[in-house]
Amino acid sequence: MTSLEAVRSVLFLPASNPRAIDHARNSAAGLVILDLEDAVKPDAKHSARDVAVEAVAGDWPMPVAIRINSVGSEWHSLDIDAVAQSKAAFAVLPRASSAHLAREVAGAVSKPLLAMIETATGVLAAAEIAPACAALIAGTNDLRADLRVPDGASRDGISASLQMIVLAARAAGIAAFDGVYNQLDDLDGLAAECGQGRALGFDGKTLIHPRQIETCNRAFAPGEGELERARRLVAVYDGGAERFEDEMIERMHIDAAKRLLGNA
Ligand SMILES: CC(C)(COP(=O)(O)OP(=O)(O)OC[C@H]1O[C@@H](n2cnc3c(N)ncnc32)[C@H](O)[C@@H]1OP(=O)(O)O)[C@@H](O)C(=O)NCCC(=O)NCCSC(=O)C[C@H](O)C(=O)O
Ligand SMILES: [Mg+2]
Repeated sequence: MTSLEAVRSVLFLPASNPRAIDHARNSAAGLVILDLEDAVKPDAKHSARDVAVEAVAGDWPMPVAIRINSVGSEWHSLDIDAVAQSKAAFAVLPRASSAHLAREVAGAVSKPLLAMIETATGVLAAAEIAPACAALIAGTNDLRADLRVPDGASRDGISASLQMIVLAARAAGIAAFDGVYNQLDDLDGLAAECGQGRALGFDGKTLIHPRQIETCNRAFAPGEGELERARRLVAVYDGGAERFEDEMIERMHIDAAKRLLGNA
């Protein structure tokens, strides 16, 4: 399976936009998601599906996924068939609501699944959904709507859900990606939200514009100071509890330092 270990930026784009597909291919995104769901107008759903299947057959420097339309929509089963035949590395399931559904879709597309947790039901089922998946993605726009957290409000109202998503992903040993940041021109705000996502434990963030990639990659990468400290830690550790400079360290700190250095 394609590894998601070191993916920090996940770029969404409408599969109906061929110019965006070219931009994504030439970008520094760690993973690209060609969307057939909310970014595509109903009258473009069939053509977007064809474009997505053709696009994933080409050469890409990063893994590419296709997001299908949700269960119950009129496009869902045609999307499943198309993705199953395609060269996409992953399928993305929006509005994942149960482990049964995630297993069924993963089996039908014969690909590793990235499940979007974006409803109250999905959050409460995340721990059961995660073992059927390669990663969980927070769908924060839908989640806000479902929880009735106003768009302009802080993330306080969805922070418990974000933590549940990280918890479920960690318990299953899979990756977790934070939701999108809608303010296209506010890179400082994006950097702050990436920092918050990283502090919550997310591996990276989903994005909606190529302009957001560099900020995201930088924010989720360990800083030089962090790497230096990790190298020193690994070099001096001798087992048990020890003093390291002005703090106590134990085995789990070394494991975290090694993981940081491995992903850097
Ligand atoms: C949000 C946008 C509709 C803004 O579009 P626009 O104003 O046209 O952008 P620009 O003029 O700045 O575009 C400049 C060029 O960049 C290309 N571009 C734009 N966005 C992307 C992209 N995401 N990937 C690749 N390339 C992109 C444009 O094509 C322009 O190129 P050119 O034509 O050569 O000049 C638009 O940015 C957009 O569509 N973004 C992605 C929207 C999307 O995929 N949404 C679905 C995922 S978000 C979501 O739903 C998450 C979850 O489900 C939830 O509930 O939270
Ligand atoms: Mg959504």
